[in-house]
Amino acid sequence: MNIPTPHIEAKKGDFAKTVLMPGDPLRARFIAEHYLEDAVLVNSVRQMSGYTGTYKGKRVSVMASGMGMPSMGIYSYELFNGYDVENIIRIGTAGALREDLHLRDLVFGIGACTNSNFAAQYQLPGSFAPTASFPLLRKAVEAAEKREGLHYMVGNLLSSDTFYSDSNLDVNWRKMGVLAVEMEAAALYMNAARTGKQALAICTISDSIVTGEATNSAEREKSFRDMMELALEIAPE
Ligand SMILES: O=P(O)(O)O[C@H]1O[C@H](CO)[C@@H](O)[C@H]1O
Ligand SMILES: O=c1cc[nH]c(=O)[nH]1
Repeated sequence: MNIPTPHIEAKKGDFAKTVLMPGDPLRARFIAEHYLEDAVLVNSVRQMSGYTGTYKGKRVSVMASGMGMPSMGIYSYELFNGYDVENIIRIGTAGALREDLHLRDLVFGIGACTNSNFAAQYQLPGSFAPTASFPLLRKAVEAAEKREGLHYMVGNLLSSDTFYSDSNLDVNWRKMGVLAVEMEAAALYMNAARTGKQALAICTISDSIVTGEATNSAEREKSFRDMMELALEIAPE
């Protein structure tokens, strides 16, 4: 695909092989400002901030995906197909669907169920199971094991088209063992599958659909930082 793309103004080579993708452009800026050395702004189209710098000597990029599968679908497609990006690690927030998942716990999405129609474009004679990159997932679990006091689970995410739902059907997914609900992982995993690239979604539990608890802003910053640091540590160069 030709670059610049309709949504990314960066030049060839501006992105590192690995891009960390939070939904929130301000979380992308926070990572660039707090963790990256010599961070350069490589995209600001639609204020979907993208930066490239180094973390402990390793070249890495961070760029926001926006919210929802259509937005993640656009950005991950353009990064994989236009900018030679090999790995995208989503670093997001998610709502717990189980009582044994607590605020600030991390979830590594080994798979991502979805209620979206994103997969219809592939015209498959059945349903597709979007899954994480095993090498990235294994690195994430190994890194999580080394972090003292970090609680995490590995399992299915639900990538939902709705944050506010009229029917509240998202909770039915917990009958199938789905751990938490967010809004982008399935699109990312499908774009990675289609291009033969690597993707992983790491989410911090920011609230619970079961208990109604939610983190406050100070707690969120600390727990977000665990997720950010873990993703930066495992990012392949
Ligand atoms: O915190 P981020 O990465 O944006 O992820 C979650 O938060 C947003 C909803 O508040 C959705 O994008 C959802 O997936
Ligand atoms: O998509 C999301 C993200 C956080 N919490 C939710 O309930 N849904």
